[in-house]
Amino acid sequence: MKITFLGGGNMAAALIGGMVERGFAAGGIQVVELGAEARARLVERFGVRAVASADAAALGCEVLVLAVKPQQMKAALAPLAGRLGGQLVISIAAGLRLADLGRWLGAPGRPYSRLVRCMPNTPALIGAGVTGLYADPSVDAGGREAAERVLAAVGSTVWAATEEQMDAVTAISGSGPAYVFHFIEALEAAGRALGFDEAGARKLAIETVLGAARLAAGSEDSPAVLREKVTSKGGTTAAALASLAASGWHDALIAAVRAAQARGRELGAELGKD
Ligand SMILES: NC(=O)C1=CN([C@@H]2O[C@H](COP(=O)(O)OP(=O)(O)OC[C@H]3O[C@@H](n4cnc5c(N)ncnc54)[C@H](OP(=O)(O)O)[C@@H]3O)[C@@H](O)[C@H]2O)C=CC1
Ligand SMILES: O=C(O)[C@@H]1CCC=N1
Repeated sequence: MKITFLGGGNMAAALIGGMVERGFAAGGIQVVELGAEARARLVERFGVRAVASADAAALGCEVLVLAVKPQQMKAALAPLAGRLGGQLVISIAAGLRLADLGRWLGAPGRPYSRLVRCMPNTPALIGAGVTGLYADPSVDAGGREAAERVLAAVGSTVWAATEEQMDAVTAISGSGPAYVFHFIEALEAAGRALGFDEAGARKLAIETVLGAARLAAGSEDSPAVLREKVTSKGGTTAAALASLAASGWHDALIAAVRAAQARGRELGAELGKD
C-alpha cells in the first residue's frame, strides 16, 4: 500500500515510526512537509521520501493521511482541491469535521467524500497506540478496512458510532497520554520530595504505571477491583486515596476530559466556518 502523509510533525512521525518498525515498507511511504529540517529528520530516521509540496508522485498513493494542525488544514488542502482521484483520505486532525474536509478537498460543488476521521495517539510509535475511527457513510467496506489496516499496524482500533464521538475519543485517548505523562511527572516529583534522586524517582514512577497498566490490561478484574486489592484496610494506600479523594482529583480528571472534548467541538465549529 502506498501512503502519503500531509504534515510530518509529531503524530505523523509516531505513525510512520510505528509502521516502519512493524514491517511497513519505508519505500511506500511519502511525506509532504513544509519544514526542511523536519523533512531531513524523517528521511534520516525512517528512510521515507519527503517533499515540500504535493507532487504527482506524492499524490500517486492509495491512502493520504492529513496530519497537519487543525488550524493549518484549510491552507494545506487548498493546493490539493479537486486533484484527488479516489484516494482514501484519513484525517487525524482534532475537531475538524468530515463535511468541512470534504468541502476543502473537493472541486467546487463536488465535495470529496472518500474520507475517514481517525484519532490515534503517540504510543503508536511503539505499536501501543489506540485509534478511534469514523468513516463518511459513503466509504465502502474496502475503504474502512484499508483505514483500519493502517491504524491497526500501530496499535488497537475502535470504531465510533457517530462522528460526534470522535471529539470524545480525542479527549480520552488522543490527549490521554499527556494526562498519564503528567501523572508520572507528579509521582516522580513525589519521589524526589521523599529523597530519591531523579533516576530512582523516575524509575519507580514509570515502572509503577507500566506494571499497573499491563496488569489492568491482562486481568479479568476491573480497575476498581485491582485498586481494592492494593488497598489494605487501615493501611498506606487507604491514606493516600483518602487524600486524593479530598482533593477532588477524580472529578477534576473528568472535567479535564470534558474540557478537551469541548475544545475539539469548538475547533471544528470555528475552523469549519471558513
Ligand atoms: N500530537 C498528538 O499526540 C496527536 C495529534 N493529532 C493530530 O495530528 C495533527 C498533527 O499534530 P502534531 O503532529 O502534534 O503537529 P505538528 O505541528 O508536530 O505537525 C504538523 C506538521 O505539519 C507541517 N505543516 C504545516 N502546514 C503544512 C502544509 N501546508 N503542508 C505540509 N506540511 C505542513 C508543520 O510544519 P510547521 O511546524 O512549520 O507548521 C508540522 O511539521 C493535528 O491535527 C492533531 O490534532 C492527533 C492525535 C494525537
Ligand atoms: O492537543 C491536541 O490538540 C492534539 C489532539 C490530540 C492530541 N494532541
